[in-house]
Amino acid sequence: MEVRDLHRRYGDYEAVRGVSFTVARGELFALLGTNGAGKTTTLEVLEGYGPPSSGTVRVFGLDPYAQGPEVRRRTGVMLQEGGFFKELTVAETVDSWRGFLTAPRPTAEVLAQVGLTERAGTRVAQLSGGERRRLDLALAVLNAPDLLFLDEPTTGMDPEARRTTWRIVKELQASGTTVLLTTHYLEEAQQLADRVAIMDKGRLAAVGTVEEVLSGHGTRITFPLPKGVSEAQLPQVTGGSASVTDGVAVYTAARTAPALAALHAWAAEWSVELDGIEVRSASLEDVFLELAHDGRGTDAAHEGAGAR
Ligand SMILES: Nc1ncnc2c1ncn2[C@@H]1O[C@H](COP(=O)(O)OP(=O)(O)OP(=O)(O)O)[C@@H](O)[C@H]1O
Repeated sequence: MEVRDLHRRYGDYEAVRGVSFTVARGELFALLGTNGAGKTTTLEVLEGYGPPSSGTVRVFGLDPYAQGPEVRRRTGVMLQEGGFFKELTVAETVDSWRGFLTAPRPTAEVLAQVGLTERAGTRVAQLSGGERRRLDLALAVLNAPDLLFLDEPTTGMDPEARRTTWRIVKELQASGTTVLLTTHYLEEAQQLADRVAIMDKGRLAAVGTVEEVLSGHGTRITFPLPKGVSEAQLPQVTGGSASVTDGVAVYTAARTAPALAALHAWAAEWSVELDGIEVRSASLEDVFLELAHDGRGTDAAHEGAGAR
């Protein structure tokens, strides 16, 4: 899958503003972003539902808009909102969907894959939200797609249902399916994705493996602000910055050891304890919040370059 300088306008509003990335066969690629960042719009162009306003998009080397039927035969799509007939059972829903496909897989096989075998005779109206999302997934994989689009597949799921879905997605990928996923859950991207892209206001702010995206974002050192110490009295550390959130001092430091040494020297001088101090690498969430908050989306973000 190849996206080059994709722009997509709705009237005067440009929802996607020059996005480029590639997804290799068998890869799981996650598109992250704030609400309205342009993830669904990008997916829709890749799925062939609309043409780019400018730029090019190729899926299996084909133009998904001009060559829609050919692309769709090999593609599965799980939309944000699946529309079901609530009075049909799970198995009837899958059976009726099979009628639209040229080479559908057996209903029982697909229901087993998404963990809905026990619910085959249950009416859709009686399913939980998480089970309905898994029925969406069953329909998306019914044609044994080479490429699967998952638009926020676990939204509304409890943690256990989310983990079940992650396992299913991992199994699909292990069987050779390429997956393009959008998600608001950074943990989901961290768990599943080979590479991630962070989208902000129609642009890519960062693209790469999770490690690449995190690189250069330093270490986080946190400790509860000691009693009697104000934010203004916290020390500066070389190559780092400090802030206080909810009574917790948060340092972002390029180099960990000198930052810790400076903090310990300061604590000794002020005769305070750094009780509860924690040191950890930047998480995808830290990077996401940084990028989203300072609106850093740029035209210059290139693949593999990580953030910044
Ligand atoms: N059919 C449309 N007509 C006009 N504007 C649209 C249309 N679809 C989307 N938009 C606008 O384009 C922008 C990008 O929307 P899009 O749905 O692609 O974002 P998203 O990243 O998927 O957001 P979310 O995470 O909330 O689903 C939004 O500002 C949205 O209001």
